[in-house]
Amino acid sequence: MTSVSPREHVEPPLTRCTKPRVALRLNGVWGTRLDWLHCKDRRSQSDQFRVAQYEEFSWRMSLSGKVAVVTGAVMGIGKAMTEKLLQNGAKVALLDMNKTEAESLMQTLTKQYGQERLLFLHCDVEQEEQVKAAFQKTMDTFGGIHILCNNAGILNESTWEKMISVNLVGVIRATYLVLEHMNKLKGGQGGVIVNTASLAGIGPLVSCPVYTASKHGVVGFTRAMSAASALSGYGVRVNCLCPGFVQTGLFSNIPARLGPFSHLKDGTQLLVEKFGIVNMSQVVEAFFELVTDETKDGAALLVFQQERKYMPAVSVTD
Ligand SMILES: NC(=O)C1=CN([C@@H]2O[C@H](COP(=O)(O)OP(=O)(O)OC[C@H]3O[C@@H](n4cnc5c(N)ncnc54)[C@H](O)[C@@H]3O)[C@@H](O)[C@H]2O)C=CC1
Ligand SMILES: CCCCCC(=O)CC\C=C/C=C/C=C/[C@@H](O)[C@@H](O)CCCC(=O)O
Repeated sequence: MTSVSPREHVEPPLTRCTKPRVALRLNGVWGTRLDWLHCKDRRSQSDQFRVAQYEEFSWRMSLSGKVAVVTGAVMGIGKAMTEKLLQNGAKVALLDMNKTEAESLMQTLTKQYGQERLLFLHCDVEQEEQVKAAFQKTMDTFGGIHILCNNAGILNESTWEKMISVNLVGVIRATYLVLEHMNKLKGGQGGVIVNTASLAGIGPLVSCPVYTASKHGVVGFTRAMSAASALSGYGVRVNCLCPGFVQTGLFSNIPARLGPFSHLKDGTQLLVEKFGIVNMSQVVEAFFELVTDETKDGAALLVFQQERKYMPAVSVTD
């Protein structure tokens, strides 16, 4: 049977019939959920082939049976990551500090995916005991952790120590704590960690020097942690996602976030106009590639408005 490459998307024929033999809920890989009746006795041979092809492709790519943890899960990029993971069959623990937004989102997601695949845990990534408890609760509830999305982050150059604490120290903390459960040398099943960095983790965002430092730290930590995991035999891949400007709460009221560099707001606006705004769907597709492509380890995936590309690792001996 011809295998379907991940980038081809085979739509099955929407076969309707009077005697449904099996009702299948197939989660499309690209986030479109297809409920359709699978009726073997009415399909043509070519339809049967295409459906079988789609079935194989879907189940092969599905995250069913996988458990994901997303930090900063209830808004913006984290919310989009959560929805993508759920659309592809994963169970998801949503960690966030915003209980109000979480309540509303959990109501919506529960209606769509059922409560058995969802868990919200109030958690501040700055607090070791809260992160530790959240991971343990996830283990107790779902029986494992296979995917960690270190996504929680803030932008405010006035509170730069806090920004480092959330954006960088929080990523390191959650990584080390999840390895207690994910690391094959500790009885874990292995898995993948995706850290949300930024284009500012690759090039300087002049009006945000400490935000830039925090994101450069995430990229460096990702690459080093990936190598350490591979050399140690942890069975855990570590990648980072580096989006450009994305329309979220963090990307609002920028001048107020620049602190001592608010006089540079015009230059930042020029950069926004130069780079444009990245659609959330592009961010999420890039994220999903880092989660599912097992050849990606130590990768930094840059997401621009029109393309995405991997940043080659720089060696000091090049
Ligand atoms: N919006 C953008 O242009 C870009 C954002 N990023 C990064 O993407 C990540 C997500 O940001 P957005 O979705 O844009 O922001 P957002 O403000 O829409 O969402 C951030 C989420 O993280 C949560 N959060 C904040 N501090 C937390 C903490 N200490 N513990 C737990 N949760 C916490 C917030 O409650 C919120 O739900 C951040 O790491 C950010 O630096 C990267 C590139 C571009
Ligand atoms: C100020 C809002 C920040 C929103 C949060 C982000 O992480 C957005 C980051 C998006 C883009 C960052 C771009 C950084 C660009 C620098 O590398 C710059 O030095 C590149 C120069 C571009 C050019 O002029 O050719």
